[in-house]
Amino acid sequence: MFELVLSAPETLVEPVSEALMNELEALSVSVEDADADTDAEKALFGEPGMPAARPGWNRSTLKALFQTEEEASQAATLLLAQEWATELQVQALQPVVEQDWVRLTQSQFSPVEITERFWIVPSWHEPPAQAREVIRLDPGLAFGTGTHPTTRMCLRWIARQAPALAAGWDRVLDYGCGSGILAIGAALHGARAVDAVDIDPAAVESTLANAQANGVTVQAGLPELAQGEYPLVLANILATPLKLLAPLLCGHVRPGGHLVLAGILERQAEELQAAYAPWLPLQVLDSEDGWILMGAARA
Ligand SMILES: C[S@@+](CC[C@H](N)C(=O)[O-])C[C@H]1O[C@@H](n2cnc3c(N)ncnc32)[C@H](O)[C@@H]1O
Repeated sequence: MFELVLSAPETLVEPVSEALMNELEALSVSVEDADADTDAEKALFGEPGMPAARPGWNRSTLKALFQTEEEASQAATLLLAQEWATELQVQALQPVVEQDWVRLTQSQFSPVEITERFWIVPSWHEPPAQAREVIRLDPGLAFGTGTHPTTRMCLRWIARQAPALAAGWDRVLDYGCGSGILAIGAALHGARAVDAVDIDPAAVESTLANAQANGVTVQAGLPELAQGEYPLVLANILATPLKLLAPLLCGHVRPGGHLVLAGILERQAEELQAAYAPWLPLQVLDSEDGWILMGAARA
């Protein structure tokens, strides 16, 4: 394969990426900060699952992969001939060094420590010696590998509630289950019946497969699966959907039960408290890397 490396100002990132993918038969296009690893490097991100606020940096490096050198070179010639692309520069046209992609991907996912004894471990790793509760999970299409602070905070909270889960919090609802990691975590810590729901059918499938691989029983389905009241309702989504879901999620919390919410940035605490105030008094329970865990118990 051949790689065409281009340098583009912010205004050209979107049209050039689209031309590469849609008309010039690039196999993939990646965009990086041309100032990466210098003092001028700038973070550029939106909330998980949401588009970034801007399509590119002041100056971006675009790397497009092509099957052959001829395709890569033709793409460069055609792009440079466009009158709207005068500020585009070709930096390189080079063969791509063969890599062991499986090994490279695997090396990026190591076991994740939730507590000293509770770990998330990819299938190609041995669990650490001190691990007592282990979720075996490989990166897949659905969100939730344990590497995101919001997931880790939920799992830490679940681990702390293990005695209550085993003693009587017999039903748990994981709303927005993704890979099913929270549902599996609750089941491993003693919850007897766990319902996991998501609007994404791929997440439902992934949850069922991951639960089976971990030897726990989880009922997974679309949101209609959630019925009645639960002693524990977990939802790691994002602030905006969490605000819309407030009456529904609170309606699933049994008297004396707990609601735990994640996917919320520190600066969003007050808007979440206001949105849930008619039903439950949310408090901040934990925080990590700018994200907070919020929760409340129903009287
Ligand atoms: C941030 S992921 C969390 C996954 C996992 N529970 C975790 O803690 O890592 C959020 C999940 O919520 C799902 N979701 C988003 N909006 C939803 C909604 N209105 N109802 C149910 N699920 C929703 C998404 O499809 C996604 O799988």
